[in-house]
Amino acid sequence: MPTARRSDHTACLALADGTLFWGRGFGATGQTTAELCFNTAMTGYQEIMTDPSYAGQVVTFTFPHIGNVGVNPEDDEADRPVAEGLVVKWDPTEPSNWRAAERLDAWLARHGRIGIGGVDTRRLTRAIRQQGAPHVALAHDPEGNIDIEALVASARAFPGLVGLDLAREVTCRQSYRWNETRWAWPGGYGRREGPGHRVVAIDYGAKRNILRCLASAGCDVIVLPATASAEEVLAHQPEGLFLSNGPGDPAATGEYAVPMIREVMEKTEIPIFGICLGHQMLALALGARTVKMNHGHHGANHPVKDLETGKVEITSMNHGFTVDSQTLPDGVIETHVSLFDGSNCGIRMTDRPVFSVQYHPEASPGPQDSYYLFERFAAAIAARKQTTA
Ligand SMILES: NC(=O)CC[C@H](N)C(=O)O
Repeated sequence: MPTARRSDHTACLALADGTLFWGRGFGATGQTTAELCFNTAMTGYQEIMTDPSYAGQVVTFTFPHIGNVGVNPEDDEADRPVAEGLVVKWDPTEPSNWRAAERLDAWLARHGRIGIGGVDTRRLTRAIRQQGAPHVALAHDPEGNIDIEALVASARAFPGLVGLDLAREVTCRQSYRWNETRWAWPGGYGRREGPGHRVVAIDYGAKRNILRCLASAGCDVIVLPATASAEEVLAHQPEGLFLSNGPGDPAATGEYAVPMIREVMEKTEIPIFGICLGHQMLALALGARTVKMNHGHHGANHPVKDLETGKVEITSMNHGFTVDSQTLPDGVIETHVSLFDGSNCGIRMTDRPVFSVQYHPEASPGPQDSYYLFERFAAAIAARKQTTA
């Protein structure tokens, strides 16, 4: 059932099934195709838009007031918005926040990202829940000249995220040392003094706050591009290996990541920690499978149960694929599950300090309940250093 077009409508979101959502365009003009997801976080639109895991996706915000605090240079998770576009209920207003350096719409325009406002995001979110994350095309033309048939055809032509390796596109081009001294959160978890644990972090589209959290927990972090080989990883003589979050299909990314992880595990017994895409690739390397979810998890208040302590953490989430816990091999146990749908949220090896989680302990945006995982990784490195000293 298409929504009617009004005279002030300058943008249109077309779903591949032909459903149209008209609204007012803001940000860049032009057209983009993507998979559509919804995010339920009530804060942190800038962190969400700049999270490289959103490559290939347009984000619908269920929270209506998006843009009201503007954007600033400190809250970027990457050097630009990476999500393809955004869909919001209310048009962005003049920012009202002392940290704002720019309006959301101006920032989006500068980075070629399209926004559409005035959309019934509740109805859209229901459609996403019912039919699964749809393929969409989003167009913005200030004159309102939008060829609807062509737009729907573009949405239909979008190949989808299954089988798509996007980490290769968003990763860093060269290795570098993380030397920012900022805290992971205002007022908390400061960077430690003294020589840190030597950690190699593979950048599949890493959020900056993950690297800050690793540094805050006492790690000296060298970041390597996604396609780094085991040889390149081991050349840094790492005391720990970190596998980052990232966009796209883990099975496609696994083509180069899985052989690297397996070889590192054959040659050393250093602690390994993975987050989100890194979690999925660790699971693949250990012999499990990943599957596409209906509409994924994207928000900042997802309850997760730690099966070993019985504790519940409220977590930040952003994933459209999941590890099939039925396929975990012997020697690998499920450590965390989602209390929304029982899907896998964490694994660990029983005989090695190798573990990973599906959610985002670095928050940004979201609650900080799960920061302990960074401390756990650092403690595992310290313990191994003592026994091998
Ligand atoms: N945040 C992430 O690392 C996302 C992982 C993967 N691209 C997914 O959608 O499941």
